[in-house]
Amino acid sequence: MEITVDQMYNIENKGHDMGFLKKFMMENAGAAAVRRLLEKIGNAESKNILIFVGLGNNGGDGLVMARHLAGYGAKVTVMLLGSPDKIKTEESNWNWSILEKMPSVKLMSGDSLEFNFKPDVIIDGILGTGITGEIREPYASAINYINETDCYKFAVDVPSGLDPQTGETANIFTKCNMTVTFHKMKEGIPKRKDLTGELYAEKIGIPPEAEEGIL
Ligand SMILES: NC(=O)C1=CN([C@@H]2O[C@H](COP(=O)(O)OP(=O)(O)OC[C@H]3O[C@@H](n4cnc5c(N)ncnc54)[C@H](OP(=O)(O)O)[C@@H]3O)[C@@H](O)[C@H]2O)[C@@H](O)CC1
Ligand SMILES: [K+]
Repeated sequence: MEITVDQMYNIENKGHDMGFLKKFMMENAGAAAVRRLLEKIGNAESKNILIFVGLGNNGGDGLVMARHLAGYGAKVTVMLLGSPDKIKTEESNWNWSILEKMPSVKLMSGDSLEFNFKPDVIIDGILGTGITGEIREPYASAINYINETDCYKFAVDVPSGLDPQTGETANIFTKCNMTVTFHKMKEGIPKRKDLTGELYAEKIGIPPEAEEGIL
């Protein structure tokens, strides 16, 4: 079953109000995404994984993935597309502050896209269901970098620049090898399998009762 982005936000908010906090949803989303990624690339040990994260909760999912991948021995670099004080949500901030205590994960922020390694995997945690309009900097440069780099590419929730509701693309968008969306498939995502690559919808523990009156 496919649902709308509005329904997703309503379900998320109802789950949060029931006490299944967005912070828990984010944790389960990141963990499920890592499971699918590792199923594909096998051993993460000493693999160079570059994670681009936006300032919203799509980025938050990417921050959770960073922590889990470090636990599997990957060499993780997080590129925050903005300054840490501009991170939008409590649940995303929470995950950033954990990473700040983890020397095993390299944290970068700002807009220089200079890296001293070739990534084996790039994770696109730039934009998800909160996308609005044409892509602004520094997200645009990050999307171009991802498209120009030859490696395995994984999209958190939806390839950035693809509208998960309409299936339309903004002026630029990532083309990925795998996409993991959360809770249920959103209507627009399956329209562009050429951008999503292998596509999965993973449950993240939201109580089914959170859908009552919405689906
Ligand atoms: N639903 C669920 O159950 C769960 C959802 N989860 C995750 O949350 C994600 C939704 O998070 P979200 O609402 O924070 O929006 P998100 O996609 O991060 O983008 C907002 C940021 O992007 C920016 N921005 C927007 N458009 C832009 C543009 N054109 N060009 C440049 N920037 C642009 C915007 O900036 P602003 O417009 O505010 O200035 C803001 O900073 C969802 O995709 C999933 O991954 C999981 O945690 C699990 C549970
Ligand atoms: K994304």
